Amino acid sequence: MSAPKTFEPKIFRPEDDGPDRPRRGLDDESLRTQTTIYRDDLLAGQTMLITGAGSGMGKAAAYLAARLGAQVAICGRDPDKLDTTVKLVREETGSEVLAVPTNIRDPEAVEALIDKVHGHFGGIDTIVNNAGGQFPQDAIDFSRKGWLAVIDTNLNGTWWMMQEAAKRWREIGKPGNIINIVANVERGMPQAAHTCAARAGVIYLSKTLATEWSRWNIRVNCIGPGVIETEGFRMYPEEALARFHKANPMKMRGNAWDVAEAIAYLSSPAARFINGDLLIIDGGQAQWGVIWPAGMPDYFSEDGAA
Ligand SMILES: CCCCCCC/C=C/C(=O)SCCNC(=O)CCNC(=O)[C@H](O)C(C)(C)COP(=O)(O)OP(=O)(O)OC[C@H]1O[C@@H](n2cnc3c(N)ncnc32)[C@H](O)[C@@H]1OP(=O)(O)O
Ligand SMILES: NC(=O)C1=CN([C@@H]2O[C@H](COP(=O)(O)OP(=O)(O)OC[C@H]3O[C@@H](n4cnc5c(N)ncnc54)[C@H](OP(=O)(O)O)[C@@H]3O)[C@@H](O)[C@H]2O)C=CC1
Repeated sequence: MSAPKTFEPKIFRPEDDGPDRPRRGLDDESLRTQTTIYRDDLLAGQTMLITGAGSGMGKAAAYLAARLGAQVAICGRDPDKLDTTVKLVREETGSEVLAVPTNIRDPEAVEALIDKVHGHFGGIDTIVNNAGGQFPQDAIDFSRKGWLAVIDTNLNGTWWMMQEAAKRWREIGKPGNIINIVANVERGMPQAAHTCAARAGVIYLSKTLATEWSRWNIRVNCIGPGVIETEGFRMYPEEALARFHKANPMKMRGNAWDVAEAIAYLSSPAARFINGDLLIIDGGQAQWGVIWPAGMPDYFSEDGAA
């Protein structure tokens, strides 16, 4: 038997960590060196299905879950991106991730995904609905197609995943755990009204299902990230990226590992009594600061037009 792999403590690469330098998140090299407080077998015996796991937070969550002993299945639309996660996990842990290219907007594809993961691993314990996204734009200029794309991905896609998983858990009489990655929308977010509408829908859907589905021992919780450096930042102009960290009182950006560790916690036995909740990971942005994903219009600057 080979010796267990050890991970050197390294959270940020200091040369990359200037607050004014827009980044694109943890690359594979950085992910490999992340440390965790959790014990190696925290998630042993669990099967987790993580959507949108070919990049960003989903990839970090898949990698951490595998490191903690879970059997992991992932989906996303782009098979090449999924392959990067499969390869990373294989190289670092020796485990095989099941990658199933799937568009979560397609309910039949989602049904097939749930079937496939159940068939492959014999069940699913935790579903992480992380796939999603939006584009930055003033709401008044949204095209109909753009509005529909964001609602269909973030609200409908997440719902198809939740419903298919829960139907299966009810049918086989097994408990389930759902973690929905949403966004920090408590005070709304200018230039992201479509995603605010969708994420608020997911949050209140989750709170409702947490009650309805508790009779089948299914828990439903959400995580609301603030500004988290990921590949998803490609959607935003440099002007907006340069201000993102100023939208919270800690004046920093989080990283995908911050969210991956919260996902691991909510997947663990330590979270067995947490249901219907929303865990915000945003450095205090919910209390202070405003994000302008498309760049702040002059009107809203302190010395802007009155
Ligand atoms: C939380 C809110 C903002 C906070 C910002 C701070 C932190 C960052 C948060 C993040 O969420 S980062 C992660 C972001 N990751 C992504 O957003 C990646 C995934 N995103 C997408 O895949 C798309 O944005 C999508 C719209 C959700 C998916 O749509 P689809 O695959 O159908 O894409 P398209 O065919 O490209 O577009 C459909 C339709 O949408 C309109 N549209 C798309 N992009 C733009 C844009 N940049 N500006 C204006 N309109 C856009 C457009 O009508 C498209 O139709 P066509 O015109 O192409 O026919
Ligand atoms: N980064 C941040 O600051 C914040 C992010 N969020 C949300 O967190 C989640 C993760 O984002 P992040 O890691 O930053 O960004 P990424 O863009 O890296 O990840 C989003 C993932 O979702 C997948 N995806 C998108 N649409 C679909 C679809 N229709 N079906 C299946 N998979 C899909 C993408 O893969 P593919 O293109 O291959 O399908 C991609 O891997 C997203 O929901 C995001 O909106 C919320 C708040 C802040």
